Amino acid sequence: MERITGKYFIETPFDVENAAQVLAGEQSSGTFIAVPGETEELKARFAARVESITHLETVNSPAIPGASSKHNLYHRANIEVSWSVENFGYNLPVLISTLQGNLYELTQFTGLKLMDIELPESYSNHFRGPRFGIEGCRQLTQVYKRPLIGTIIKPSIGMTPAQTAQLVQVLAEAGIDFIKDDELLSKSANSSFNDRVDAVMKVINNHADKTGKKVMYAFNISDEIDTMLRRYEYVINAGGTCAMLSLNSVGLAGVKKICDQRELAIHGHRNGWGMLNRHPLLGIEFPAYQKLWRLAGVDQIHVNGIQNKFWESDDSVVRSIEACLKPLANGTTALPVVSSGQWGGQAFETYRRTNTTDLLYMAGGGIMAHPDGPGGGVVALQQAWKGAVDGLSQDQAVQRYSEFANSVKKFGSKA
Ligand SMILES: O=C(O)[C@H](O)COP(=O)(O)O
Ligand SMILES: [Mg+2]
Repeated sequence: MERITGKYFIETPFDVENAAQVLAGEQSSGTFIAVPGETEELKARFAARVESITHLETVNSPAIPGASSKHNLYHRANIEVSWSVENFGYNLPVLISTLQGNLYELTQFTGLKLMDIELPESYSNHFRGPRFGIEGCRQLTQVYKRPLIGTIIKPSIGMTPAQTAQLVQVLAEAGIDFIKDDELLSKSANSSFNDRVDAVMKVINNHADKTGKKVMYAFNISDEIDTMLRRYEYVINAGGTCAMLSLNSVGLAGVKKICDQRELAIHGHRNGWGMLNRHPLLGIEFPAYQKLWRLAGVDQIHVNGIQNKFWESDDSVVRSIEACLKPLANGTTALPVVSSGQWGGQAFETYRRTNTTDLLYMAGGGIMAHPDGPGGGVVALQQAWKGAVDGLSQDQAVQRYSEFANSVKKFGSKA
């Protein structure tokens, strides 16, 4: 029978083998005490198995609260635990409750992080994954051999549909590929969802009629299921190609329901990520996280950005990009969304570190606050990426491109 393996980085004041066995027991057929029904036969079929333990360093203080050690010794290890697919079938919420559930509560652990998940082939074949992924998003936008250049409407909240549409007009004329609502806006007091879709799509459709280029706009449909489905239909009827979901807020079942409609590309925003990942010994790492959302069908997923405005290291961002580009067993990939304090200057390092153009590269402030206006900001991003892919250094790109030179003057010192 196929098994799913969770790879964890743990810390415990107890014997590592015992702590790992407690985790496996609690998350399958066991509890704090032996119960009569837990027969050998039942265990053979449903008990989780500790597959491997790699001992790491011992430290003198716990990473997070838990049982305390008499001698101030906390042992770290990488462990692998597996479960039979028979335990949960193809049910993502129960899979998550198993791999990411009450094990985080166990007193045995003073640190526990889910680093990656190994899925059996049938699992990633059962879930169709993203309907569009990288290739599909390229087809919808007709952008090839370079990153999709995108922006977030800023101010994030407070603009009317007419003001938003006006900005979309400027951005479209400058040649932008992708625009999205910020995660802070779905429907506000002065921007009803339908009015915003009408105003924005009028501009986008007119621009497409004139130029043949259809800008992809990710309308933030995040809400309760029925409302999301209604909004999804509204975007389709208006000629839109994309909808955005705040993954952690909407939840896995909600996100999958929307992705299962398979008509719009789904832009997955991971806001709240810091809560899940920021502590080095608590939560989940992106290689595991993104697999779950890709099974649900998300086409584009945020990965932060090189030299971002948040706390995350460049190494971690590079790992996240690589994780999205690696096909699942069903062959699907997801488009990594590079966003957070980007303005174009990071294109050089992003390309050097990842050697890929399969990215949606987005700048909100980096486009809106450009000295030549948002249109100049779009051009500067295009120039930055052209320069990076052509092998120019940032200084050489400054010499060649005036809009990008203005970006460096404005944003360069903040990088
Ligand atoms: O939703 C996002 O991705 C952020 O709002 C990015 O905004 P910024 O480019 O201004 O940092
Ligand atoms: Mg935002």
